[in-house]
Amino acid sequence: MAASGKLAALRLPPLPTIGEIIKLYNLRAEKQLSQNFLLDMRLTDKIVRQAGSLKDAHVCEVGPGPGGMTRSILNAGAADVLVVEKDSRFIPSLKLLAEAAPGRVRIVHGDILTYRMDRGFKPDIAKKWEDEPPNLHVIGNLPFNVSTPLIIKWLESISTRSGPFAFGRTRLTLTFQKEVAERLTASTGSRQRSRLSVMAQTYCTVKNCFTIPGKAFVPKPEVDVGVVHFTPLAQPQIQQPFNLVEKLVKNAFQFRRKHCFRGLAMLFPEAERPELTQELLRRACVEPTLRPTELTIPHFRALADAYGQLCARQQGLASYEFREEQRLKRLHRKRDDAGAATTVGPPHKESRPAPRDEAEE
Ligand SMILES: C[S@@+](CC[C@H](N)C(=O)[O-])C[C@H]1O[C@@H](n2cnc3c(N)ncnc32)[C@H](O)[C@@H]1O
Repeated sequence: MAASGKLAALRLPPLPTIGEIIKLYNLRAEKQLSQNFLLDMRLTDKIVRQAGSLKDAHVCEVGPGPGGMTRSILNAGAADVLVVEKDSRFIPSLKLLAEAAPGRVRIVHGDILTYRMDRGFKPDIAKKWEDEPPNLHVIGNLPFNVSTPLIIKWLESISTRSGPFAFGRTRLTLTFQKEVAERLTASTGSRQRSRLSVMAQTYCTVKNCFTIPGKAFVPKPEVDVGVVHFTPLAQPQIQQPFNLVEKLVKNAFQFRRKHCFRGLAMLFPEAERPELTQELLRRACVEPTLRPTELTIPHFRALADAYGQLCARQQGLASYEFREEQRLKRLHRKRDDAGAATTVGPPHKESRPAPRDEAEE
């Protein structure tokens, strides 16, 4: 059979529309689960096209809901679609879809945040990490409160080649709130440059594919939505362990409008802060007066390497958390105040709350 004929043979038979399915199974969107459905097949087809060719592909679709995007994935020629859905109300409508595409849909009723995707597919689909990505794709239109922690978790999984990445450099096509999609792909110097930009671009090639206006969803969310495609890099931009990179980048963006040395200084205990911050910046050849948003990935690589060297030299530095130091100080001050209240003497100064950071995200 010619390739286009084979794809046509894989197209789904006529089915009730997703709107009809929602009515038929009484699938009202649950606000607590931030459910916003896509009913327009042209849009779900467009999202699915961003993943690349799905011919004979294995796909894990996260949060299929009533199955609109699942239909697009099947029509694009995927051979094996594993859907992971948390809300049991959608299982009957997904079963209907599985019957319409015999042997091509597997349904998991579960939470993608804990699901072991490494067990979801046969090991023989794996490719060597340095080779081309495997014919396995992760696609999903998830609630925003799930997609952001999930991408952080998956960036860590890329660094350990586990979960979806036990099969090689598995590509991801996911939706995010438009502003988060912009942060994920923001370049050095841009207003949206953030912790998320540096983390994502350290481990992946990231592409902000297109924006879907909120009004395309039912019910309409408050925000617009960005479709983002990730391909894990064969060689991460920074070679240090994920936890070290995450801690360094988080600290660097602690005070995003100040010079970068301010946030980086918080990597070190108060007693040695000025000397160690200076040494870090000197070793990494980074100008202390650059803003965090002006730091490039090579800057972060040099900083991570220098910080790794300092941690290897000085015991306890890797586990130092300035917030913990502040918490203990506040605790001691409170104890001192309580002690003073039972003794006669001048009143102690009110213990001050820790300075609030400029929130990044
Ligand atoms: C925004 S709706 C999108 C539904 C469908 N993909 C669409 O585009 O119309 C998100 C879906 O993800 C599901 N979901 C939410 N949290 C989840 C989780 N932790 N694991 C798996 N599915 C989840 C919801 O139940 C819902 O079906």
